[in-house]
Amino acid sequence: MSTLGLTATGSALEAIDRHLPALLEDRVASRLGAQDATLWGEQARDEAARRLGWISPFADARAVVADVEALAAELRRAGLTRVVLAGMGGSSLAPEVIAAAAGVPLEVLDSTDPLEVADVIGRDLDRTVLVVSSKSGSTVETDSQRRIVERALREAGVDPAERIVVVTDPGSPLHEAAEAAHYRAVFTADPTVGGRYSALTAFGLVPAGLAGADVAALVDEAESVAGLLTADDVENPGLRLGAAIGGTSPLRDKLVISDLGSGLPGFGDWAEQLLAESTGKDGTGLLPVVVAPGDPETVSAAGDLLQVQIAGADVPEDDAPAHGLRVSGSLGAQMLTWEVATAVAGRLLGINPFDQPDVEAAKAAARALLDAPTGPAESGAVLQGVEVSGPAAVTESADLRSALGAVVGLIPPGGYLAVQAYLSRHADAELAGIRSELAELAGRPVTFGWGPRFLHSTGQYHKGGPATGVFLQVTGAAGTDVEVPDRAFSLGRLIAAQASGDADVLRALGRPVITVHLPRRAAGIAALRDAARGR
Ligand SMILES: O=P(O)(O)OC[C@H]1O[C@](O)(CO)[C@@H](O)[C@@H]1O
Repeated sequence: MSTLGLTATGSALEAIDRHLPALLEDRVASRLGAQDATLWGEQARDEAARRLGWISPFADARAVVADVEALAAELRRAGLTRVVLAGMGGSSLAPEVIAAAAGVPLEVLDSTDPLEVADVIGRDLDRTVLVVSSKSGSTVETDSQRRIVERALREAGVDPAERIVVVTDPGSPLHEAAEAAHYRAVFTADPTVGGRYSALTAFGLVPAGLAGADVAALVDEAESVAGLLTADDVENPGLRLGAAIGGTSPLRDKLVISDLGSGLPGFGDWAEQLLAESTGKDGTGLLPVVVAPGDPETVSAAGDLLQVQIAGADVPEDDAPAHGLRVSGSLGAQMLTWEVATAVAGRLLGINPFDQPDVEAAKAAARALLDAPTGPAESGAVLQGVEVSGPAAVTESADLRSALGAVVGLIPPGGYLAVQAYLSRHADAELAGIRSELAELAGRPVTFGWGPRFLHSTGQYHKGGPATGVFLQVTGAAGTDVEVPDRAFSLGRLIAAQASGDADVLRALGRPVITVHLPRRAAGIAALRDAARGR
């Protein structure tokens, strides 16, 4: 039996008290359990009718678990002990946290950075299995990664078909390609479950299970709370959590997510996609700000922040935040609870929690730039070896420190800064430390995302949510490039087009974008961090 703990304080508790009676009266939980597509209004009805399978994934999940366990044993016997997952957003974030929580190694490849991809294909191919996960089967990052790893395996003298496992929706282009190439195994998933709600389907279970996680236990954990989550019950944690995050008044729309020893590394990144891509649209939404305990946002008294602590079972009650939530429980139980809560919050916010209308705009802009590349649009400055372009207030600064000061000066009241780093989240990991340093400098929340990974997560909110963001893009020279087999572009061109394409869409929506290019990555990252710290 899995337990789930939820403590609410201040505005979060008020929101629960205010909204719970109507949620119970309207039988929201039992209607969700019955997959009632009318819960989000007429404009969401058609999409919701095709997107509610996640509330009851258990029968399918058990069948997948059995197949995954058999395949995992077979691969282990063959000495194939390195599992690499190619996938973006909902096709990678859940298995990443499931594997990390279980302490088993899963290498997630969710980048188009040439350095990061070159590193993955540069080692251990003799014992590598590649899981290619994509619901649509047409995501350009995943398709490119598959082509590149497949070629690398072939060049290493290995039959790629033996080493590739596919997870996709039935009939997708990837499904067809997998069958034509006779890949080792194909898992098809329920198409009535959207990407970010797919943790308890083959998308979460196959990669993590092949890496060695006990995915049967994960499904048990989720199933143990499913009855309560679909009950019109005052204790229903999905209703309570949904009311707390989506129903504060005035809306505390920045969810400051910190981890207090939950033992679920990466849970914040998974929840970030679920919340941001589900709610960030029609000029509203919830912005997850994933931080570490003690970071500036966790001690801020700003009225638009709600603290969300993902806690281990034994964290003392007495230091609960003034306005916020503390959630504890097993991974499976939390995943299903947060999915329900997101759907409930979507109802309270008046949006369709199952579409992602603004993601396509950035994809289209990147495609157009790949077809017809253009030069840099804005003139810039070179400050301490770093190339800066954007509004004059920034580029006319005397040095990097004052440029960063000018960047945070652009944040409107109630706004935020988003750092978007089109670099390697492994080799360039040092840059992530700038998040809290800029939050200190700005006195406002700062999000940090690796591109193109974040495009499938907070990317929706940044374009579809309230127009209060300022965007700091960081790109870097790679010194190497990787051709994509049978495609007219290399990874270097793809990642550049993704960065420029998203910047163009943000600018067209009136959002300020500052681009910082690092001709030498390590030196540039050090210069930026020194500037953020005022050194
Ligand atoms: O599984 P797919 O189809 O490759 O999509 C990956 C991700 O891209 C998005 O469709 C759009 O960002 C996400 O919702 C999804 O999780």
